[in-house]
Amino acid sequence: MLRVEGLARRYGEAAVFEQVAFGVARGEIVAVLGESGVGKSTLLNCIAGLDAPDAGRVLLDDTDVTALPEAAQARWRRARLGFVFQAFHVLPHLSVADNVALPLLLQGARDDGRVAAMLEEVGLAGLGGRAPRTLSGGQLQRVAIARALVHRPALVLADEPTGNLDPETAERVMDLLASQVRAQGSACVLVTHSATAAARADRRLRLTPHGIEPAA
Ligand SMILES: Nc1ncnc2c1ncn2[C@@H]1O[C@H](COP(=O)(O)OP(=O)(O)OP(=O)(O)O)[C@@H](O)[C@H]1O
Repeated sequence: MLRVEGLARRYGEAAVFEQVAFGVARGEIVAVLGESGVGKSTLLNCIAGLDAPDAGRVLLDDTDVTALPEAAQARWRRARLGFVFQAFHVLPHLSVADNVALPLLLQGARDDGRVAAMLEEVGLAGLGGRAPRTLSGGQLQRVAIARALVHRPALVLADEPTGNLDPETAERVMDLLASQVRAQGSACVLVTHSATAAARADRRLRLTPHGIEPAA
């Protein structure tokens, strides 16, 4: 499971947040809500080790990720983490299948069968050879979800995954993300402004400058 303990991030004298502590069990989805600029993306980046917190620890299954040297942290990220972004970040020069295969290739563990199975899971069977520019926004986000989950990560971080989608597509994509995360037993932190997306989470937390608290 994921445990975040006493996390704080400052820029100069200004604290973005402090005393952020929460846990996420395997197979659980926790939504993090909060006003624009309160530090939700910064929090995800700190959990991922892409940004360095000023205080606190991030533990995943008892590994203190914050204490790992940079190279080990990068290896941990590649092996244990899946990230879904608002803007999809699907690489335009790679085919759909090669995009999904990336986390496996980065670990030297190419597995075409696994990629095909994942594409089928997200409803994109047969589209592996297509170029990303020939896909709709909803399809692109499904590619991104397949890529985030193909290596069965212990932790999935999703930053506004439905932010660029129309409401109907957003609901379908969120349902897909939730069912995949639960089926794989990953812990998932979902940052969102969308009440519909947050409703799909098991728990909702609100980030404030003073910490994090349960939200309705
Ligand atoms: N490199 C930086 N230097 C100084 N301040 C920064 C830097 N990066 C982010 N910030 C500030 O940190 C705060 C948190 O930003 P962040 O993007 O994490 O908020 P957010 O809650 O994700 O916002 P939104 O909901 O609008 O995406 C903001 O006030 C932002 O201006």
